[in-house]
Amino acid sequence: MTQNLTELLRAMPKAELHIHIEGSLEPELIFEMARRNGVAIPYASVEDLRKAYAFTNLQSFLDIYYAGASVLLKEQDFHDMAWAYLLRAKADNVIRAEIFFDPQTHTARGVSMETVINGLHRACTNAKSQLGIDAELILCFLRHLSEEEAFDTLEQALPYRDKFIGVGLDSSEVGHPPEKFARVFAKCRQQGLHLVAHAGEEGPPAYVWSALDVLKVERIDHGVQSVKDPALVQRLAKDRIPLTVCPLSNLKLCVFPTLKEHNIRQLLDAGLCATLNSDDPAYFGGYMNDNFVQTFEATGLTKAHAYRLAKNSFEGSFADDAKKREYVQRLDAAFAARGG
Ligand SMILES: Nc1ncnc2[nH]cnc12
Ligand SMILES: [Zn+2]
Repeated sequence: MTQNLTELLRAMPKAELHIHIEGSLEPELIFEMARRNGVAIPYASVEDLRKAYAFTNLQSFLDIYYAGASVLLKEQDFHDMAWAYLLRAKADNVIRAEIFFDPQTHTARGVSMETVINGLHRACTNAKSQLGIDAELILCFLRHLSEEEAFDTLEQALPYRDKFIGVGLDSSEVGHPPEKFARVFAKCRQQGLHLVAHAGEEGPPAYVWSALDVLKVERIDHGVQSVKDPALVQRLAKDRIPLTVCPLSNLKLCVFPTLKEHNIRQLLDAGLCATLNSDDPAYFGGYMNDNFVQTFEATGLTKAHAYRLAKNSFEGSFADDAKKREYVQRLDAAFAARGG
């Protein structure tokens, strides 16, 4: 790949639409928080923990990811985790971040919803004033738990309704289809929350269909299995449903055997509103620009694809129209400054 394209990928403004904030917790910060909170972790050192990051599928990752989150106890911990991510995002020229958080991972350990949301939200507010990043929160329900538990979580979160913009659905996909959460998503819709769901990461195209038609989500997280169903690809194209694709995550969780075999080019060339994202950067070996550079290197994507991916990230965001126009102007300026 030319140095010019690498530099453009790094420098261009972009939005990140698929980042689990608990997945941005680096081993160093896990150890630091374990120490300051007196939480025992079953690893001798940062290197020892990092060595455990060898995954065979989604579940093998989730087991370690939930264990890592157990060091988060205080509002300051949630703030510090999000702030560390936002500093990395700034370095990658991310100008908007829509950040997932998994409150059930914390409330199940006795941490209050108030602690979780206030800590994360303070970091987002500071990101706007100090880093120039528009950062918003999306509350995710854990799909391996029941819909009743999701309702309970929503009830606990509604007093903080003004501090998150939407809800999502994550955790173990296969065996937990979107329709399991039909009623709670309907209630979130009534609340005016934006709706997204992980679907078609490991699960079948049927899960993408039901995320769209039963949950009525506005975006699909991952969605890479959609190519197995041409009618679904047509639907995603017709309605310009954004897919928040995470190539390094897919590689590390063995969704694709190599990055070269990833289907991002197929998705883009089919006219889909696909975007690139980091998912759980501390676990998958890369933040936004690592995902861009490594994916472009492996698959031979071009400058035109780079523009399209950044533009899709703004179009697919939940920013208002005036903001979206401003983001695209900044993108155009970055391209113009590097020869159009
Ligand atoms: N890639 C992923 N899929 C499902 N749930 C997740 N939680 C964190 N990362 C996830
Ligand atoms: Zn995810």
